[in-house]
Amino acid sequence: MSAMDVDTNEGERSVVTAEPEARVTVEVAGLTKSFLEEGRGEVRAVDGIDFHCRAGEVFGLLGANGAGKTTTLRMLSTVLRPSAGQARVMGFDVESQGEMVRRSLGFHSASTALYPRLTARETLDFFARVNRLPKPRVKERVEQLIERFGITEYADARVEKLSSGMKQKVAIARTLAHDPPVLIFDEPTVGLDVLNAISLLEVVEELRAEGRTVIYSSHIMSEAERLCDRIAVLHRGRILALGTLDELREATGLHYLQDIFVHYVQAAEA
Ligand SMILES: Nc1ncnc2c1ncn2[C@@H]1O[C@H](COP(=O)(O)OP(=O)(O)OP(=O)(O)O)[C@@H](O)[C@H]1O
Repeated sequence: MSAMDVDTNEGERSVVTAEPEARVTVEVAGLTKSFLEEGRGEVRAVDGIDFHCRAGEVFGLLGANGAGKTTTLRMLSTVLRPSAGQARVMGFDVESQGEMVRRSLGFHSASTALYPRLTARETLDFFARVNRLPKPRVKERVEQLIERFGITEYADARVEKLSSGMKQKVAIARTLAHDPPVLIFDEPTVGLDVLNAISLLEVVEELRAEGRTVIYSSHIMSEAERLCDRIAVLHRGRILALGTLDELREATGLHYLQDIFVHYVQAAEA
């Protein structure tokens, strides 16, 4: 069974998250990226990582600055070509089937740019088309997102005129414009005030409940604790640990994710 809403005994709605047999949507094997940096020589930003994600799962990539999160996500979204290893999104190979990978995923980060002179409605229309949502579905999809994100009132105002909270909603809606089954959120709450950050986390929870896969990168422990079904601890381009929070607790004998994170990083440095 994949993620879905179910009726509980009390007749309330509750969310079932990914179960082990849910469809695998993202597969990463031996993925590596090296950069040549002046003065530092070859830097392995990502150093042979393996993981997979399932439908209806929020998969956390937890790491400090420079751990390799963004580089990993850029390879998954076909912005960067891997130096070695493979990655597949919805079965499509990031190197040889880039177009299909891009159709299958949406990428959001705190710095996701919007075109200031387009209106919110034009923005959604543009990104739905660029990411090849079938033409007959575009108009309906745009209106659906405008309603879902409560942007009706300012849907025809230029993005440059909007408040930062409104812009954030448009930016998230833009990421969903082509209705992708896989979403990447790369440190999305950086620079957001607490209310906007909370509403972003709620959107991620909704996306999971719809059965989508969300890969969520962060260095903020409380976010990962709240959101992620499984967490990969990334450090110097390597995955040091991977599991549910309960599994990581059991493996380390520690309760808080912050302590668990420090435990693994210190062991790797020792
Ligand atoms: N284009 C590039 N050229 C050279 N080195 C790079 C490039 N992009 C990233 N790096 C290096 O790769 C390493 C990993 O960077 P990356 O941005 O993936 O980390 P991150 O976990 O996303 O951290 P941050 O939160 O700081 O963005 C760092 O040492 C960084 O300096």
